[in-house]
Amino acid sequence: MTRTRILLVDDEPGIRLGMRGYLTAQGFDVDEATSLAEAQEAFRTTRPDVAVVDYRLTDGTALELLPRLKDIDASVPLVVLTGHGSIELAVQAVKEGAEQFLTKPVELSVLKVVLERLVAQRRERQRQRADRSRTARATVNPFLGNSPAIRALQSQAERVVHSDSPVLITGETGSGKSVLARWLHEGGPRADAPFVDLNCAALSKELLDSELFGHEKGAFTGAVTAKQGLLEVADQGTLFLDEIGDMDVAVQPKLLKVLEEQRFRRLGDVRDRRVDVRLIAATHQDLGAAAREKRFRSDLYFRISTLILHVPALRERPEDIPVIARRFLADLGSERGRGGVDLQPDAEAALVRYPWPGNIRELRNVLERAMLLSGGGPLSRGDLRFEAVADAAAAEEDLTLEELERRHIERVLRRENGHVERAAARLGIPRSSLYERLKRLGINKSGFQKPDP
Ligand SMILES: Nc1ncnc2c1ncn2[C@@H]1O[C@H](COP(=O)(O)OP(=O)(O)OP(=O)(O)O)[C@@H](O)[C@H]1O
Repeated sequence: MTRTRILLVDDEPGIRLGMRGYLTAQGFDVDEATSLAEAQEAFRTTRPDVAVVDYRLTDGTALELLPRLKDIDASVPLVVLTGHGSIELAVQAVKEGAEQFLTKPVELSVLKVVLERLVAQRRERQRQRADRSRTARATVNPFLGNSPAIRALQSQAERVVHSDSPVLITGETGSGKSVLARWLHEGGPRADAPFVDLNCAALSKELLDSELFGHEKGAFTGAVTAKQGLLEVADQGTLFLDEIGDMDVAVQPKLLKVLEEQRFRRLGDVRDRRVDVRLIAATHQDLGAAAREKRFRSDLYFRISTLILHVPALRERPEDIPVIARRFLADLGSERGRGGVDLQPDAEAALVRYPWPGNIRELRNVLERAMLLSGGGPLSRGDLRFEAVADAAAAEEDLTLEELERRHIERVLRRENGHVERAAARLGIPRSSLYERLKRLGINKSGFQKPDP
């Protein structure tokens, strides 16, 4: 993790020198500015964790500077210093966005405590924002089972968990790539910082750009305020980019720059900002082939693929299925305030035989449904309702191409909660072409949107 960075804005060299010497000795990184103009420039480029601003500067006062700094990044706490301590000034400074007001001469040990408290509060706020943005559940053990394949994954993962290099997680859909990404974060040195996850397939180029890098006020129509990107939210923590194979090629060089230089630029900004994140990327595609065929930038591929962890498909480790199934049944039982439900031998055999194209996600869904529909005793083969799955597949063989297309689009829309952009990404077609098909087939997307809870 990088050290805490402080920006000191004061026009008196002696004061800067004293504060700088003390804070540096205390383990802070310190940048300095002497005027309003220099302060804005330094604030943008150095991305401080806190800015300490003297009230009176050669070209203006802190009251003029504070709103400008808040416009650049509202999440950075600001401390105002003044030799003319008065309640009115304090109230005004707080109105303009200062978190704290200190009177000169500043007791350096007090300044240190104030800075540490503000930094801790800011990190906590960022963590809360990151928690809201993530979709994964609480940390789960990604290595359930005893197969050689899962044991090998565990020992590889344990070797890279403390490293800071990017990791690429490969594996089929639903196999547990996100669960592994979160485990790597929670077990690594960045566990106290945010874990931010973003699905690249779910967003158009423009949205991905502004979600990831943030934007300045007025960067595009509708950008009425400046916005921090998820990259900034993940600062000092982990950024998990799911479905990285679907990242637009125009966005890829910007990500490469982040990895190589730890710098990026918000949309509409003219200067770079620093950022320190560990990247974990995941894909179900053959990214090496995509790079060879120029569908994915090979320089980015080489940068993110030094450490590859492959999550095995469930059907490649059938001996783990009973262990995972029993764990799910125990968890599902306790979630519902009931005891765990066991499996009858015929159910266990059926679970082991089934090929699980949707992997652990599908296994969990089948067991959840079986538990809801069963009377509460050990689950039988019938409770798993594999016939329903097999019947649906057989019935599809008799469908026309158009009917099959309709059913598939409806399935994907249902899965994506009626979200056309995400559904189009999953179907591998442009959004406009999905809209055309919805119109032609008479499908109403709003029928697939779940109401807000
Ligand atoms: N080891 C595990 N223990 C408990 N639940 C798991 C485990 N692995 C996966 N799951 C569950 O299975 C589902 C799919 O997992 P996850 O989202 O990690 O898969 P994925 O490979 O990232 O899928 P996708 O490719 O669709 O993004 C989730 O609901 C997750 O909680």
